[in-house]
Amino acid sequence: MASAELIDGKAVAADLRSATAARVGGLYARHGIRPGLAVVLVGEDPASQVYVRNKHRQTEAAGMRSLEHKLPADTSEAALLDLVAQLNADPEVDGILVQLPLPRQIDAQKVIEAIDPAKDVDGFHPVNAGRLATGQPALVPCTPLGCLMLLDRTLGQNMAGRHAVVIGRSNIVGKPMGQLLLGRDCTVTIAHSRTKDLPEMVRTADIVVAAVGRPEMVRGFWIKPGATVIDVGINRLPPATEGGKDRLVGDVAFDEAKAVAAHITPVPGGVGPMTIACLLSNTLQAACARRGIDMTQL
Ligand SMILES: Nc1nc(=O)c2c([nH]1)NC[C@@H]1CN(c3ccc(C(=O)N[C@@H](CCC(=O)O)C(=O)O)cc3)C=[N+]21
Repeated sequence: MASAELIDGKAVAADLRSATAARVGGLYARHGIRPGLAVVLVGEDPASQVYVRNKHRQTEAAGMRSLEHKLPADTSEAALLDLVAQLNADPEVDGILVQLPLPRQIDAQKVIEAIDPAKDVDGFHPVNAGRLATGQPALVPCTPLGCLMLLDRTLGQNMAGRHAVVIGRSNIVGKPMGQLLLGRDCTVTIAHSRTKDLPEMVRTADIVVAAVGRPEMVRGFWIKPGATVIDVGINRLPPATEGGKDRLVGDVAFDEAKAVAAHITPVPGGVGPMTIACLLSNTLQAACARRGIDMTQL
């Protein structure tokens, strides 16, 4: 049976991290500036803790400062907004990331809108979303930015005029992904839970980006032969055998889709590592933009 080429997100992420580290070195050598990333974690979700630890390690490995703020699960919205205001005002802080999801008592949208758009390295602030949508320079959400970099590497100039189907319409992935694909001159469809005949819709796609959060929902027979499949899902499933380890699966039935597609991202080792690498690159971008430094000249 035919078998898709794997898109090695882990390797592309390592390349991006070393390019970022080199520029961080240049920024320090020429301007004496070391970018700082503040990560705010509210509560003790174990999965979030692992993820925050990885970010911390990779931020320092790239030569940037990582400032962690761990707050108890019962933190009030007012207290979190106070911390955000403090980080906005702190000249040592170039990037602010408030880990989502937040506990119920906190309105996440309010917190996102309180972050200075110039320090919004998640790209979730409406100012950055609007800039992306209108084609102006913006801080772009890390996960869709990482997906775009993988597509650029895989398809090069062959994206114009292609039909891209994004499954999922979140502000974090689906909507910004649609904007980025439009920027590559794709014909873009954003599908979601109310889309009729989703399998048939996906069958028309040259590029599929799956970001629904349902394990292995996209089946092999949904995929057009020769398509490029980007799997954003990270779903933790119980062990296949008793006493085994948790399994990580995407939103795509990988083995089925691999037999039909031309290119596919694995989970783990696909989009996930790109998300963190893009966070570091966004932090460098924010540090440079705030000071009017051209990041490509570092
Ligand atoms: N404000 C905010 N911004 C985020 O970007 C954000 C967030 N909140 N909340 C949680 C999600 C989740 N997320 C991941 C990033 C990388 C991996 C990753 O590196 N995954 C690896 C390994 C995963 C593993 O082994 O557990 C992989 O897919 O290969 C996973 C998950 C960013 N998030």
